[in-house]
Amino acid sequence: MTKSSSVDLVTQTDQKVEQLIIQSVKEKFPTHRFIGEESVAAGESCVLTDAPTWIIDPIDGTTNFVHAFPFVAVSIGFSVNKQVEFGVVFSCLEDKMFTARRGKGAFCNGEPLQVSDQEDIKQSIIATEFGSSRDPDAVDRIFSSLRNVLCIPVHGVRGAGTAAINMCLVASGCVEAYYEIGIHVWDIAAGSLIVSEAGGVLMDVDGGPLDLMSRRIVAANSRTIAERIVREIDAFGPPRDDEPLRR
Ligand SMILES: Nc1ncnc2c1ncn2[C@@H]1O[C@H](CO)[C@@H](O)[C@H]1OP(=O)(O)O
Ligand SMILES: [Mg+2]
Ligand SMILES: [Mg+2]
Repeated sequence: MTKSSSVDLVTQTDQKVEQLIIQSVKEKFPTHRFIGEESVAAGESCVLTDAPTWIIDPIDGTTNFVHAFPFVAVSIGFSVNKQVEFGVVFSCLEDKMFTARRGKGAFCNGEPLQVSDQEDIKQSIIATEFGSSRDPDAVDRIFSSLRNVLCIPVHGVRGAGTAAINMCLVASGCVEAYYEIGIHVWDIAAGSLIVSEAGGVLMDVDGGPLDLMSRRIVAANSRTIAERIVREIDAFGPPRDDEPLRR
């Protein structure tokens, strides 16, 4: 089925996985709160409070899932006082379990992760996505930023089709940075901690501090690379995740 547009897809699997996760966590932690992509689509609120909150993307990469393009993840972040305490991204087809706990490092299948030490943007690969808007003006702005980044020049631009896996690629040192405008809190909550615990940095596309609800992110191996990318991005702002009238 489609949600906000003809390219914003959802399957029964998204809904079943989200229900499975929420039900099983609720049994153990009945007072905890949840922000789940498909629950929000069904009308639940999307406000991050200080309460213990599980932030869930049951399938990150639904478009990939529908087309059998083999990069799909389950992303679960857990926040207290609006700070992510742990994050888990399971890259299902790679069978890789990415985990991070604040102050305790990031791991893939139990092996420690470290971001790339490359600080020369011209020797870097940058990950991004085209997003889910097909409005020609919005696409023009995304392409203008992409053109600027590509022509720095960088070694390459890639995108796995899932924000969570793109962030795990930063944490693993496979790409130097990932940036995107239009993502949601459930796409990045877990990945943001995995990147920072692997030694990376996070910021808003305007160079300010990361705001999980702002729908904009730069995740990089270093401040140098992140700030270099910020200079090239046309930083427009879609409606925030916690904007009550966004749907
Ligand atoms: N048509 C589309 N193309 C790419 N990403 C899309 C998309 N529709 C929704 N997205 C979401 O945007 C994020 C960043 O590109 C993806 O991780 C994906 O999360 P989703 O699969 O959980 O919806
Ligand atoms: Mg997603
Ligand atoms: Mg999803």
